[in-house]
Formats: sequence, structure tokens, C-alpha cells
Amino acid sequence: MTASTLGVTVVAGFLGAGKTTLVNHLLAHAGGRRLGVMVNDFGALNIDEALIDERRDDLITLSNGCVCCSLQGELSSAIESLLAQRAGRLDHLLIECSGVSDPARVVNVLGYPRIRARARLEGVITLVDAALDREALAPALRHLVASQVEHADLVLINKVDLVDEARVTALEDALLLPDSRHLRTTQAALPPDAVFLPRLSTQPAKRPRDGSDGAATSLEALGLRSLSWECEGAVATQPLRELLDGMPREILRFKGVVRLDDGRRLVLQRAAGRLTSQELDASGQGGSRLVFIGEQAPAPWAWLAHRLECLAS
Ligand SMILES: Nc1nc2c(ncn2[C@@H]2O[C@H](COP(=O)(O)OP(=O)(O)OP(=O)(O)O)[C@@H](O)[C@H]2O)c(=O)[nH]1
Repeated sequence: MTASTLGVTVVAGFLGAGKTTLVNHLLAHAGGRRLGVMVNDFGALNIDEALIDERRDDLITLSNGCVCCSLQGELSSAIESLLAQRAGRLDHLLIECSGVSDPARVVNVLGYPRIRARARLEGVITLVDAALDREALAPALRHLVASQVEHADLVLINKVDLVDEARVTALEDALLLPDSRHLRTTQAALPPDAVFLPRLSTQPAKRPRDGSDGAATSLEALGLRSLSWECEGAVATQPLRELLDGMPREILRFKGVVRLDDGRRLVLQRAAGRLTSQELDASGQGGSRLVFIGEQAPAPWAWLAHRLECLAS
């Protein structure tokens, strides 16, 4: 390891926990550090790309699943090409995993000799949505959340504004390991120095053992599927409202950008059952695109496909 290796922080956490919010927070408080960002999203369309505040040359996007399994080869080549082309221009790299990734596997990729010679893992930060109802998750998803926490150097119990103290404490008791370093946050607003100085990654015991791949993270193995949808033109407001109001609980997360027939552009998201919308500059380019991820049960997807057809017509 030499001082010229590029420091890397892995940002993990279940669907909608606040990973992009943390990346944006760190970009806004970089303190002059030149940050590269690699973003992996669960759908065929990378929505996070649009949600990262600063559009930048140093933003690299990987779509369609999970950087740590189906995209493992893609992740290692993306890191290698970034190190070859831009390492000298960057002070630090943030890798935002998809919500269905286990950071243990990303850490394994960072340990490949060709990468390890030029990049050093500085830490894994796992976010947990304080409002997440873990009991409602299928066992494979509960196991994934536990593994994301287990492999973290720092756990952020995020969205503490949404729940009371007793619920936060109950979540911490259920999920954290005795030696888990953790902070409670709102809008993932942790002090940036907690990420960049000093090094987070000090506990080798938390590193995956050689050959350990962490939790299963292919969508099939997790009992999940995803659907991506896009449309060039504007979307009618009423069918959109019906889509949002009737969203089945089996759809665990959706997010996207829509252009409405009244000219407005909105970012729409639902995480842990909570819908949020944010208005964008109406002059921005592009039509509408949405990505959904949820349980494999057929009924919600048939309903969704029908509702999306209504949106476009
Ligand atoms: N109330 C509240 N909302 C939050 C907080 N942090 C993030 N959010 C919202 O939660 C939603 C999901 O946040 P993201 O940062 O996109 O989550 P993510 O982990 O990147 O999501 P995926 O990449 O899709 O897994 C967005 O609507 C955020 O604005 C928080 O502390 N409190």
C-alpha cells in the first residue's frame, strides 16, 4: 500500500435507506476534495445518475442489478479503467452500491491484486432506514440487511426524523452487533470528517473471509424482480395519481423522473411505504423514466404493467 493509492469508501444499505442522499451530502461537503462517484442501480435505467446533485465527469454509472454479483466483472473493469484514466485527478472514490448489494462482495473486488495495488478501501458505510419494517421483509431480504450491517465499519441509522426514540432503540438492539460503530442521522447528514478522516476501516475482523461472498444478492435469489419504464412524451396527471395511490405493498421501492402534461418535472420516490416528490427545473431535458423493484408475486406486476400502459396513452 502506498500513499498514492486512491482511497475508496463503499456506501451500502437496503433499498431507499438514503445512500444517494449520503453521496450528495458528501459531494456538498467535500471540503475541496475531488471525489469520484461510481453508482450502481437496481433497474435497467440508472435513476441515481439523475439524482446525484452534481453532474460530473467523474460520475460512473452501472445499471441493472447488483455490483456485487451479476456486475462483479463490470465493477472490477470500471474501477480499473477509472484508476488508469483518472486516479491522478481524484482524491477519493465513493462507490454507491445498489440496495440489493452486499458490501462484502464489493470489498472482495477491491481486494483483487490489480485493484488493491492502486486503491485502498477506507471503509464501508451502511445506511439503515429507521422506518423500515424488517418483520415485513422476506427472510432472504432480512438476511441481506443483516449482512449489510455486519460488513459495515460505520452504520448510519438514517431517517430518525420519521420514527420515535423507542423504535430507533428497538431497531438498534435488533440489528447492530455489539461492536458496531453507529450514528443516528437525518438526511444522512453525518460530519464529512467521519468519512474522510480518520480511516474507518480499522477492524479486519469485519472484513469478509477469503471466499466469503456475503448474502445472496441476485434478484432471483432474493425473490425479487424489477421493471423499468420510460416514455418520451408527457405523462397524464390523473393516471399517474392512480398509479401512485394504488401501488401494491409488494412493490418495495420505486423512483424516477416524470414530465407531467402540465409542464412540471418531478422526482418521485417511494421507500419503506413512504412517497416523496420533488419538483425539478421544468426546462430540463428528457421525458419520463421510472424503475420499480418488488417481490416476485405476479399480481402486482400485472397491475403495474396495466397502469403504466395508461400513463403513456
Ligand atoms: N424523512 C426522511 N427522508 C429521507 C432521509 N434520508 C433520505 N430520505 C428520502 O428517502 C428516499 C430515498 O433516499 P435515497 O437517498 O434515494 O435512498 P437510496 O438508498 O439511495 O435508494 P436506492 O438507491 O434506490 O436503494 C428519498 O426520497 C430521500 O429524500 C431522512 O433522513 N429522512
